[in-house]
Amino acid sequence: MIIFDSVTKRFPDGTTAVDHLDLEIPTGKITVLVGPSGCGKTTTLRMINRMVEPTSGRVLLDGEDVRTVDPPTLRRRIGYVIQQAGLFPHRTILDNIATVPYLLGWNKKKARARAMELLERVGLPASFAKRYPFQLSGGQQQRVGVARALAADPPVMLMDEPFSAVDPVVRKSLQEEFLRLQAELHKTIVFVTHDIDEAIKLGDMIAVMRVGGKLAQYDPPEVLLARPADAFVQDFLGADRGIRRLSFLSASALPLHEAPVVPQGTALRDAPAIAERAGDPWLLVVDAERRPLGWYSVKDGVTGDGTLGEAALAPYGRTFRPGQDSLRVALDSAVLSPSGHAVAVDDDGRVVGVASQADITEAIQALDSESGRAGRQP
Ligand SMILES: Nc1ncnc2c1ncn2[C@@H]1O[C@H](COP(=O)(O)OP(=O)(O)OP(=O)(O)O)[C@@H](O)[C@H]1O
Repeated sequence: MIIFDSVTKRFPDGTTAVDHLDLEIPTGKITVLVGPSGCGKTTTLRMINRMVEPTSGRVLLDGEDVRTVDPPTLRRRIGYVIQQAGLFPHRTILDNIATVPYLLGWNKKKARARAMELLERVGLPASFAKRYPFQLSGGQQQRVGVARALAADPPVMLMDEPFSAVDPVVRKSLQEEFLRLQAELHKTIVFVTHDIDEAIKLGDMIAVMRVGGKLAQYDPPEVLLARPADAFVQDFLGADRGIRRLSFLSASALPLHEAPVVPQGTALRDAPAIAERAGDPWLLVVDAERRPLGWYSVKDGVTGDGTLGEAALAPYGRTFRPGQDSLRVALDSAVLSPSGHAVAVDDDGRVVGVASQADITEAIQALDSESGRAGRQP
């Protein structure tokens, strides 16, 4: 765990970059520092590896005041990744990745073997080993930067806007690879960004800072979205907060209705009575394996002798899996469905029931009252 204990940083010109910061950064998780330009994120990050020394207060790494550890020893335990990778232009990719192992006195063979392993781990081909940084795209260089920081297997990684110099598509794939890598490695990561969407996507914990170096709120993303501490945080979170927070709520609590689900062999003439019993004009027609075929509406009256399987059906659209998907997926399924109902399926795509938009609204309200007032404010 990394602890900031009432840490203040005032620069010689009088600028207070960080002001009495208290923060507990959990081991093995991603903690994101986010906030507008100049709010003290980078300064905070650099006080962990002593690139910046606090004016007052203490930074503790696993209980040890970092000021009692000499910087080279400290930095061996702490990987550091910066924007635009910061690679050495005249060294090959392999030697760039092996930088820290070389400094640690590993023999060349072992250092290079480790670098090759990491090259693969961050999704780059072995053939890149001999290239120079200028022969790689921005996104590829950024991956090398991550590999270099991981080379000595430090338990802590500091990442300062590592993905912000690449285009949005590359950025998205770097973020996804980064999350995959972290799921294997469980490093203690402190990640700086000014992009709230990136913070919400990556952070297990998010520290929102305001200009003047003060902590505005420190919470997991779902709590931040549900209960912003004040108008500044609310404003910083931006529009769609309500929709975005649904991504963190599981769809497993939704009540699923069976009554409107009917087999394809059902006679058309029986449809109105079934709809009446179900209390819904829309029936979801399923095949023999319970896979969805489409929606049938009795609203405009029913004519003909065939079965529902032979009738013209409206597309069932997007489905959701209650165990795996979020309420956001369920809501999207309901909004896109002609019936206004979301179709729930199991892992084999078989229908397990349907949920209405009203069910989704109720589930959100129930989760809200369950979670109570857990939001923390410093
Ligand atoms: N060496 C320095 N001397 C004086 N002031 C500094 C120094 N370094 C940073 N600052 C000031 O401290 C404040 C915090 O800077 P910092 O770089 O930590 O912010 P940041 O949140 O990382 O900003 P950005 O998102 O723009 O990178 C800013 O007002 C900045 O101008």
